[in-house]
Amino acid sequence: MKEFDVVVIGGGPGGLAAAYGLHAHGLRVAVVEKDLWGGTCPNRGCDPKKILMAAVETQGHSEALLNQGLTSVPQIDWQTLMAAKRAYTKKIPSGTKGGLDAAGIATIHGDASFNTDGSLTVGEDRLSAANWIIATGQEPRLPEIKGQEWLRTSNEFLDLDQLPEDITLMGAGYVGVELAAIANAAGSRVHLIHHSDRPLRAFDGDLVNDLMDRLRAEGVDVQLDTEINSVSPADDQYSVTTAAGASWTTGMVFATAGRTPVVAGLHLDRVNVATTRHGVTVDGNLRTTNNHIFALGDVVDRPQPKLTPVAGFEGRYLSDTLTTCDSPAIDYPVIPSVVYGKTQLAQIGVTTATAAKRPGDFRVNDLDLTHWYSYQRIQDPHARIKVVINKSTNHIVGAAAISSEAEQVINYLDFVIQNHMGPADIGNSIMAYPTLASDLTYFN
Ligand SMILES: Cc1cc2nc3c(=O)[nH]c(=O)nc-3n(C[C@H](O)[C@H](O)[C@H](O)COP(=O)(O)OP(=O)(O)OC[C@H]3O[C@@H](n4cnc5c(N)ncnc54)[C@H](O)[C@@H]3O)c2cc1C
Ligand SMILES: NC(=O)c1ccc[n+]([C@@H]2O[C@H](COP(=O)([O-])OP(=O)(O)OC[C@H]3O[C@@H](n4cnc5c(N)ncnc54)[C@H](O)[C@@H]3O)[C@@H](O)[C@H]2O)c1
Repeated sequence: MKEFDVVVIGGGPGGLAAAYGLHAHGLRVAVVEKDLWGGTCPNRGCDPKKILMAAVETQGHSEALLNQGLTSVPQIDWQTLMAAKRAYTKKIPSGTKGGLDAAGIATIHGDASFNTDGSLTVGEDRLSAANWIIATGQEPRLPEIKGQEWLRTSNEFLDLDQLPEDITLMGAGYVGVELAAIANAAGSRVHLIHHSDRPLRAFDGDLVNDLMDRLRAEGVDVQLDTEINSVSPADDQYSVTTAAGASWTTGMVFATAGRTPVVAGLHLDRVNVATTRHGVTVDGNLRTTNNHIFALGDVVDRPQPKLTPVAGFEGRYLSDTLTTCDSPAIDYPVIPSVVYGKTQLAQIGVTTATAAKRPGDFRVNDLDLTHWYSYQRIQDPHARIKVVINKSTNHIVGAAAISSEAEQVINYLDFVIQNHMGPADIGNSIMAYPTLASDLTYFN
């Protein structure tokens, strides 16, 4: 039996943040990882996706300036782009493990599962610990349709040797929309199929409609209210059929219909840890229904978006909580969300839906930014922001934005909202001009 103060199950961004924090407090820490050290984000999530997206964004900016001095639009060479991605991702697992080794944090590779006596088995190893952290993340969900076995996932998309000429994405959530943007820019004919009329439900409905219009204008075949009910091989391609009887032939079909918490092999029932279909049940201290077992990151059932910075925040919170006697419940700061692409959709803080329900408390400034200097300069085809303002303080408390620069604007507003900055504070700052930051003065 190997003994530790804390064992972290899952070597992704959340588990690693907890492990490093606990180790810094002098605890004996082990991390167990069954697959790639570093987890989803750097190996098959945010980071590789954003490497591919760099080419997409550059192409989008060039297209916009085609009539303003540029003479051609760069084309994407998939193999070279993929090689650049792989040059980055191939170093992640060894680099991550090397960092843990160098710090003196124990690393154990294998599939972890709990025993009825509260210990953990990983291959030949048996571990005991005073406290445990479940940080096992999520994995792609394969919808139960006829031909489910032919469905591929974002894991495979982000490592494709060749991009098919025609692809179908089943589900227009974060992953579906972003993969559509990448494949479309790289020259594939993309069918983005969503089963309801309201993709990206957490975002402002008008701006989601704007985004769907932009994707269509960029050449994506967006089909809403469309249920795929079967996929079957047809020569070296696939035939896709919808519930309404439509069908088409496509090179590959990707399930982008959501992700499910990874809990199956852990045998949480043996240690009385409750779960729902959304993940591990926790209280305000991220404690599960077992006093000595905590959970963080994507595997947790909680309302916050499943994002890397959120997992990292929870890891740091738990490293503090497990090393102090009396810890307050976790208190999340405002959390920005961005759907990336040539056109980016972003959101933070109080939503426009909440503002609409509470007109006495909030007002919304719906600003068409397309003709503002910052966007005219780059010929952005569509730039709009809805700013939510607290009526009593006149402070910005939320925003939803769409443009090729929305990721930057939303992060500026993150500072404004998190630091309770009012119009006077913004007006008193001198920002470099002309930049996106200097636009902040005009949002109230
Ligand atoms: C395509 C894609 C793009 C994304 N883009 C973004 C983005 O742009 N920005 C953003 O903020 N977020 C993004 N995300 C989400 C982000 O990747 C996750 O929020 C983040 O990785 C969660 O971290 P985590 O530590 O909770 O879980 P993970 O990173 O999933 O790590 C969990 C680890 O646990 C391991 N594990 C599971 N079960 C066991 C077991 N029984 N024993 C041992 N180990 C186990 C897994 O192998 C995995 O390595 C993206 C996700 C995807 C899929
Ligand atoms: N840019 C980012 O920050 C980023 C990028 C990718 C993923 N992520 C994170 O990963 C999480 C998972 O992303 P995701 O896109 O896999 O899930 P998601 O829940 O965002 O979207 C999946 C969508 O598929 C739809 N769907 C479900 N079943 C379907 C079916 N049978 N046919 C068609 N559509 C169907 C759902 O209604 C949903 O809208 C996100 O919630 C996000 O937190 C973040």
